[in-house]
Amino acid sequence: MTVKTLGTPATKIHSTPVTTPGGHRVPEEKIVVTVRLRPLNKREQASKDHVAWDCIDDCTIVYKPSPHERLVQQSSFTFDKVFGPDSMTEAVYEEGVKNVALSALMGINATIFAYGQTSSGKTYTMRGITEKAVNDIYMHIMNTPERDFRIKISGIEIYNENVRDLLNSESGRSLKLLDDPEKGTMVEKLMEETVDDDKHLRRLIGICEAQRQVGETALNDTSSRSHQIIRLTIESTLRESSGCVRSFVASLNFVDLAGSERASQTHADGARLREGCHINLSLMTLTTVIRKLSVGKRSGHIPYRDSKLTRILQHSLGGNARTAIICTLSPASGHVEQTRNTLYFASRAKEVTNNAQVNMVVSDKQLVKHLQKEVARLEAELQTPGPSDEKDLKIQQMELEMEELRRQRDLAQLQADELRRKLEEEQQAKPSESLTPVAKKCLSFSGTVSPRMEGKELGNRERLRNTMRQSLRQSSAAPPFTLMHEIRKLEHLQEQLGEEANRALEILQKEVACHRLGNQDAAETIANLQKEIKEMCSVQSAPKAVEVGGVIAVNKSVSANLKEEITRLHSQGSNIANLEEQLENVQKSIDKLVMSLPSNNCQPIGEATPKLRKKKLPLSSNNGINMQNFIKSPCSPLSASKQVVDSEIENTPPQFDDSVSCETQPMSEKETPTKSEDCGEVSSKEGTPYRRSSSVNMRKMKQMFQTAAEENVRNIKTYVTELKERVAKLQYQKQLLVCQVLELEANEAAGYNVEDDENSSEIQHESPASYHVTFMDQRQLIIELWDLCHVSIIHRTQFYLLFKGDPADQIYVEVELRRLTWLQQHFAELGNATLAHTGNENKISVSSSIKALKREREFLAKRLMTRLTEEERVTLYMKWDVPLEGKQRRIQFINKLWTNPYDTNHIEESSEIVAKLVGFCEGGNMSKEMFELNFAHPSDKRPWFMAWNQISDILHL
Ligand SMILES: Nc1ncnc2c1ncn2[C@@H]1O[C@H](COP(=O)(O)OP(=O)(O)OP(=O)(O)O)[C@@H](O)[C@H]1O
Repeated sequence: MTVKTLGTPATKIHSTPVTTPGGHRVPEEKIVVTVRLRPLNKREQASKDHVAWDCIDDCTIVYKPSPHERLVQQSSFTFDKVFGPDSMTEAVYEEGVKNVALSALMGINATIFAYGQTSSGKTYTMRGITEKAVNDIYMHIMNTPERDFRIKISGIEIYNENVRDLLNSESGRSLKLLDDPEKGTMVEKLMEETVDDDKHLRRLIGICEAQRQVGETALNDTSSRSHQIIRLTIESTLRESSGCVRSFVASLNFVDLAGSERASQTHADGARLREGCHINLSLMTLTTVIRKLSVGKRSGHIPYRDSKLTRILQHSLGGNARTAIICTLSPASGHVEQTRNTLYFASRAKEVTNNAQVNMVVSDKQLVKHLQKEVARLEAELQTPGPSDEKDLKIQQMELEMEELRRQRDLAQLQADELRRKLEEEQQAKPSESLTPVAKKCLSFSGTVSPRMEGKELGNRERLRNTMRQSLRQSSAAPPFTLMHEIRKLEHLQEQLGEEANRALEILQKEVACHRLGNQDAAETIANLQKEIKEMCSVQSAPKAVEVGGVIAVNKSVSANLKEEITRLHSQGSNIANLEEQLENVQKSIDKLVMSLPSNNCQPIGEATPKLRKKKLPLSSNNGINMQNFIKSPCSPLSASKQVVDSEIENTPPQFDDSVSCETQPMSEKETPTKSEDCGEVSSKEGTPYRRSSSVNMRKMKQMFQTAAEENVRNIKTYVTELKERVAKLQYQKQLLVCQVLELEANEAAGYNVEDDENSSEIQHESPASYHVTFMDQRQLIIELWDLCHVSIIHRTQFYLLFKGDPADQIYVEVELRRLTWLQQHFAELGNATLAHTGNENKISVSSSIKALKREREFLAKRLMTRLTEEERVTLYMKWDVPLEGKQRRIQFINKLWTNPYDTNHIEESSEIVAKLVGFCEGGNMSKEMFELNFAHPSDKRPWFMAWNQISDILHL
């Protein structure tokens, strides 16, 4: 028996490509998902439940609606395999999971999950499968005499988020999870027993199962209340080693999960209720992880770390393992909702891709040998006289050619300068004379051409040179004014030549650099390998197993990601600032407009926008928002209003001539106005489609101005609302990113492996039906976390009433969940200690949150008097079991609100009451935007909001 810290198998990574024993790389593959529908049990038969599901073929299960039921949700589901009520566990094993399970014998990690609601048959199925896998493993061992096998077993139980050792239950203590940058998550001090034979293995598995916590619930008398993981570690070595790596190691996990139903459905209370909450957290995280993985690379950060279950099984979920999930179902019509949820989970799971690898075991000695060989090979490659000399020779030649080209270019430059100088001198002395012999000589072009430059580039140069010679011949006979022209031409040619030479130089330089780099690379590789060998040699312990293969994410890339995120957040921040500025600008324009309207019009508009009137900032129209869109067309009353604004600015009140009318009734084509600004002064010219009314109706005109002005104010208000929505959306995106950055930082600080997060801000969009399930789960978790974190009940009410599962609100729900998860983790870590940050005076603690919540309840208790009638109060007291005679009945009543996160009716009624007391009404004074602004307003002093602002401060956002 050995006691050892156990995580994934041995994990020292070596970069040797990982292949199967047959020499093939293990390809990426999807999780194998099968479904097993059990028969109706006695309890279901007794309650006259009927079978609501039908396995129509080997891969499809369909819902059978009752005669008058209208189908609104998905009713048909397809999987790798579907097993009906008559199927034996044997078939489930053979056709569903055998291949995956036996991969462990070849060095590939494997995990088999059973997922489903309580009493659906998880344990029943998993027991049979484990038994059959053990048979096959020992059968394989018997049939493979050329290999030595060593099997070890360990068992853990995750119960209420505590990890227990099922083989060492006496200690009774909860085991810690450790994070190893190379090995991943490990269970500290977990007992691992080496197995003698199959009987011994079966006995140990029996011990694990007996130790598992079982409890009684309303649905299943022996319901397993915990998650159980039985892990076999299988190592095998070829007996006759030929010096190469011949050993493999892999783990095989049998995971029997706790029931996936919601705690409330089992009428849970007391201890069972607490269990439900934790089971929910683990399963909720498992669901989230599967959901995120199912959308592939766009999924962003995967929250493995949010629960013990997903931490321990991280490799089996999208990582280095082959995975099979058996989803067990009850056929009963009474469990349709749960069955459907299980099927949704299964549908997502089948989209998850794993990247299993063969884990080869090499001893230090073997590894050193292997690396030494590699070094020798590289050194030999460098020192081989033939190719190496050739390279040097090539480099030398190229350098010579480069030198020659430089010389020619400089010479040409000199000649041109000389020529220009002589020409200028001669022109000054004898302007009419032709080119002197000196000049002729200067213009003659000479230079040796490197033998290597006989290709295309030299051909070009030769052509250039000929052109120059020709030019020279022509120029010697030409009159002076053409000479200058010729010289310019020559200069141009020289320039061209220079460019050509430079280009050729560049090419050569690159080539030389490449060759040099090649040598450097080889040297570096050798140096690295030598370093590695040194490290290996310095390990003095007895030869130990080293796993080759697996995936490690580099934490440096996380830092880089973080920096990028933070930069992005900053730019996001500036976008928000821009929009806010625009908002204020528009505000100012509204103010101006309102002021510009005739006094009888101003009042209502001014009253309609009291909030907007408070802020005054300059007008702008950047960022794609064009205020012109809100200004009416030429001759419109708004043009007139605009004119009024202008004239008002200049202190010149607008004059309306009672005798002038500018009608807006439909005009004929001829009557289309062409003059844009001044309706009052339009003149009716021949050919110009203006008309002047002989009797102008001032009242009509005023009416027209008023209508158009009001319309424009309406437009602007819509525009302001849109802008505010955009600001709110950006704020939420920013918050979401902040959460992600926090997670990344936390991970980085702990030295965790974090997967590539390039699309972290992306929110996944699911089908509405599928999202609804996700939403319900997420909201339930949010409600539980509100309770744990003592979040304001007004905030809870707002959120609860505003977000009802619309897929468009996904981002708000995600943000809330992430933030709460973060807060809960920090509260848990700090206990009652203060969350403070250097230089920040705001302090958040569990106790301050509790105090704030208490104050809020006192405030609401006072409101009971003013917002509810005596009759309403009495009805509520009676309904909520508050003694009518008691002195403190108001606070007693308020203290009962929002106290049971697991009772949907309680939550519903609590939120209705709080909304009434605070004065919220849906579609009225409560909007998502308002929620968002309250949520993150820097001046909000409530601990919950302060915590959020403080998180932003910490990140300097
Ligand atoms: N395919 C099946 N055929 C016959 N009986 C079954 C089948 N599946 C389950 N059962 C029976 O149903 C009952 C509940 O099964 P089981 O304990 O495996 O459920 P479970 O999903 O593990 O529940 P829990 O989550 O509460 O532990 C058991 O009595 C079991 O024998």
